[in-house]
Amino acid sequence: MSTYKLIDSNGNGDVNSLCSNPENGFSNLSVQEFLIQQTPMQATDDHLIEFSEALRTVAKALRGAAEGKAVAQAEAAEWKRRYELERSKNAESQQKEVSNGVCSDESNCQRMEHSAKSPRLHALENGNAGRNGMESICSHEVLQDGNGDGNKLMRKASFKLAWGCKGQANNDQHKKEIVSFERGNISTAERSSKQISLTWESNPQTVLIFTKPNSTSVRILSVELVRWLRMQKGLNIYVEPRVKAELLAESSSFNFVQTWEDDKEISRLHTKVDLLITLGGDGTVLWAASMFKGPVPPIVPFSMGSLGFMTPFHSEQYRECLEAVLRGPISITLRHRLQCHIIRDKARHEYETEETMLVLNEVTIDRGISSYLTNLECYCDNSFVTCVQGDGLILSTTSGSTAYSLAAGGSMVHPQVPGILFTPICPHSLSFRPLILPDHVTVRVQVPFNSRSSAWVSFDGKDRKQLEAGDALVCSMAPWPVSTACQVESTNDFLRSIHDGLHWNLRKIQSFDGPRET
Ligand SMILES: NC(=O)c1ccc[n+]([C@@H]2O[C@H](COP(=O)([O-])OP(=O)(O)OC[C@H]3O[C@@H](n4cnc5c(N)ncnc54)[C@H](O)[C@@H]3O)[C@@H](O)[C@H]2O)c1
Ligand SMILES: Nc1ncnc2c1ncn2[C@@H]1O[C@H](COP(=O)(O)OP(=O)(O)OP(=O)(O)O)[C@@H](O)[C@H]1O
Repeated sequence: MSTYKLIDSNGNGDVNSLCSNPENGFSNLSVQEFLIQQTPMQATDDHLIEFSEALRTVAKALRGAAEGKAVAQAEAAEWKRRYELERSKNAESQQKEVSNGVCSDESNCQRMEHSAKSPRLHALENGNAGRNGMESICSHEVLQDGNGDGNKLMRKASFKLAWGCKGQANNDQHKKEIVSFERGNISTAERSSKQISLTWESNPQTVLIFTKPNSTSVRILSVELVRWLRMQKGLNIYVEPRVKAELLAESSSFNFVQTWEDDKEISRLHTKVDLLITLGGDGTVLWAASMFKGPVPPIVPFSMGSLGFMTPFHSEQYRECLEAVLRGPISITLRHRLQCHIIRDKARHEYETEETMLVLNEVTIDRGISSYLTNLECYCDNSFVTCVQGDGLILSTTSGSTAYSLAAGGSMVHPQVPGILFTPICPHSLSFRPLILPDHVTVRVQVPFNSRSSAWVSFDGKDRKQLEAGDALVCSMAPWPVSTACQVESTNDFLRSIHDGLHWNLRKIQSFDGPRET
């Protein structure tokens, strides 16, 4: 067995570490002594020096790795702490929402009719659910007008949602469990995504209309629509301040139209409005949804743009369509949204994070005007996913799967499938395929401390914000989906939109004559 003595970088021998080799007779000599005594053996000297240098390099690398690990562990601990902070904050706010509004049985619902200040969709655990054999959730509330006059009571229309087609009863006995495991056999009793229909239980009274700006055809239609809804249907009408000004410029008789003045009033709109109507393209639906940072009333989207994935209704037929919607029941698509927080490295010790952003399509993290590759570290529930090196990353809802994510090579997914699409933008890698993650995960995208450049985040293509090194975006499924009315039903509308909007898989049919398999 060989023994060696190691020499430090100053040439000092470490007399304690000896290596022995009885065969060559060097057993009791330190390397230094050996070197002194054996100066003529130049080749051996060179070898030993080389060897000691190699060992020094290895030691340095090991020290570096240990330091890196310690930093990573400290960082992971810090992120865990922040996650927990975020999670408890979310749980707290959800708890507040629930205690403000959820009614678990009819008597509770009725009790809340006199107390609730903000509307919610309510799960009916029994009673109503058994009425027609369908799972249903309902909204039953009477809301106090928040104008501050304290006298006027505004009744918000009550409706119920049912799992089944167009309100038709499903004869199968309703089972609450999604997964049952009777006698150890696991089976799925319920599908998570089903066609949902909305049935009004009291008449809708208030609608809010959003219109695409700078469009003459939209302006003309909005004048006509507001008049019809007021004169023929007797509804209260809200519009954006810009639209109110446009209507008043048209005629002072539009002074019945209501609007809002500040963000506080916007935040209370969902407690007053039964139905949203959009006149425009998909961008107008995104705009309308973005106004609601919490629950969103059902949307009836009229197509007045060029594409219209989320706008199935033809504006020429607005009367027939709105008659049907106001009468109900209607099929709806329940579109999930993502909630996103930016966590700044500079503010890592602060409890408050920046405002939560809700997106209906996607949140994008890209390189902005930088010409460098983005370098984004991605984690899913604290497990490392990958490092994105390319132009950026799209975290998309399934509704957004036909928008930017599609353009970046992501799959098209039915909007009612719950999940988060993880789609890279121009990754500089041959093997980076898009992922679809389940709806319960939290995704964190972080700009590493040693990143060459910052990154940019945008929410449904808007509100760009810069992410500096050390900053992160945390994203999870929001508890407030957006329900959009269907022309036929969710799946039919989705397939129509990919056929008509994208000409999906359009190909000339092959002729029947020609070679055949024998
Ligand atoms: N390369 C791209 O395809 C690309 C680039 C940037 C943004 N976008 C998309 O534009 C959206 C913003 O829309 P906008 O109207 O405010 O901007 P916009 O006016 O630039 O329109 C973008 C286009 O995307 C379409 N679109 C929007 N949402 C869609 C959806 N869910 N399914 C299919 N098509 C959809 C719109 O109809 C429109 O034709 C972003 O959320 C993003 O998805 C796409
Ligand atoms: N009420 C609104 N206020 C401000 N901006 C709006 C409003 N409605 C829509 N927008 C913005 O106007 C832009 C265009 O809207 P939209 O996509 O609805 O129309 P479009 O571009 O004609 O439709 P398409 O893309 O299908 O042709 C979008 O960026 C959207 O965010």
